[in-house]
Amino acid sequence: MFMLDQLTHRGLAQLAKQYGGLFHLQSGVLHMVVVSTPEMARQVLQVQDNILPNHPANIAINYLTYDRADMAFAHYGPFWRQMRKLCVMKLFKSWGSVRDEVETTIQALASKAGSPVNIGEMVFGLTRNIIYRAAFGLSSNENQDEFVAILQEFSKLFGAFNIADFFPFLSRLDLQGLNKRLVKARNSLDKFIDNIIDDHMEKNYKNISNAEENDTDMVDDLLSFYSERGKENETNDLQNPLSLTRDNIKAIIMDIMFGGTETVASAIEWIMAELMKSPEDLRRVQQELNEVVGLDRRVQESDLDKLTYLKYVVKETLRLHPPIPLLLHETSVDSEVAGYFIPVGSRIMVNAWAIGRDKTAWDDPDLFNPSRYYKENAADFKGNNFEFIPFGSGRRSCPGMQLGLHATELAIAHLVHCFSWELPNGMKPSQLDMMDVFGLTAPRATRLVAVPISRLSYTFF
Ligand code: HEM
Repeated sequence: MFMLDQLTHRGLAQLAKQYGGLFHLQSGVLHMVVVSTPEMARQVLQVQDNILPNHPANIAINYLTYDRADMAFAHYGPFWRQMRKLCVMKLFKSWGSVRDEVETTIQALASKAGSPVNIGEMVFGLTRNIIYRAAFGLSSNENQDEFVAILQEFSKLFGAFNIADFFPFLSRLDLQGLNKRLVKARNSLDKFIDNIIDDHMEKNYKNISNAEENDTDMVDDLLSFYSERGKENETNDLQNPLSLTRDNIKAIIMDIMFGGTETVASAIEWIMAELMKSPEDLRRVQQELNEVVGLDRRVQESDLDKLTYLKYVVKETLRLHPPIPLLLHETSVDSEVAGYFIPVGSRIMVNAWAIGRDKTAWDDPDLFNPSRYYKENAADFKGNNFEFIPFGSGRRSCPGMQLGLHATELAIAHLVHCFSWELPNGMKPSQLDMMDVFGLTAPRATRLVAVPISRLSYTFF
């Protein structure tokens, strides 16, 4: 019998194996297809891109994204296209906040050298700070706790099982009290971001004659597309999609907070865990850093392109631990996948986790082996090799890929250049727990704890 706990990347990979790579579930209220081989992913993401262009939403997502006023849940069409262009061109640039926040983390680690550090918590704090600062600017840092509480409640509500998603007529009864929580969460976000927007508008107004003012954050950038007309009419203006409403601004900020925080944190923590588990690979990365950077100065962004082995380590970790293990799409018309009729509105999941470990596509698929990318025409994750899709592929693939990779590579380069790392209490690399937990992302089941030991002749203070 089909069990709900099989709906994880591991459970679905097992089921797909039994059914030749494709698992198809059809019941009265649910029509779902899970594909788990590179060839099926190609069929779905490339060939059928035009019929699977949307991410499915539920009641919570509709409400918390102001009725899909964001990018990630906007239906494919002119509004989504404009939002995506805006995000890629204006917002997802290489933010200075990455450099500054990595530096703050390294300084904090240096003061703890010799003692065990919870890497998972540290890295999550790092990515949250990067994105918070990029979105709101430096001066808003003191309100971070309030915003994190809002994010956490949003996250719980996104993931909550709501019976009204399956039986809409029950929504008005609010049997689980979820409607009340949704309204409260959205009111908190409204209040929080409205204050920030008002502060920014006032600041920008005062600085209007200051030509040297170029220290903008994401809210500043978004405000340059904000229209008073949109404010009155609060709808997505398709005639002029670049006139944003406050709802659009709030919803985009939430996309970026959700899209960019846990994904990058999960990648960095997994990379550190794989390196702790494989001291020989850690040694090779450090050797490369010795050659490219040396021990008398710190890593700079311009060094990253020369750190080939470090990039292979990042790739290999994303293959084994894609931060988003299941890509969730929705058909916009009736269609067919591998001979199955799929009606409009069905869920199609692509199991990126299983595909990265596919035996027909990868030699020794469960082995962590960064050297596999040395060969010519090695698979890459830019979206054309369907055996390697941690960022997805096609028009709904990740628009934050460059930024996510930049933050990941810069953080790892500094962490392993500045410090040697040991496991606490004499733990052996083979004893490290490498299990994950399933959710929207698949982070480590147990947080990584390790001891940093300074290794530079350069002093931090
Ligand atoms: C290692 C880091 C990251 C990974 C592995 C990752 C992975 C992904 C994946 C797999 C998707 C969905 C693809 C699909 O459904 O087919 C996605 C979408 C998205 N990501 Fe990322 N991501 C990362 C970093 C980021 C960052 C840093 C941001 C923003 C600053 C971001 C923003 C988004 C957004 C807004 C979408 C939705 C795009 C749309 O629907 O058009 N991601 N990401």
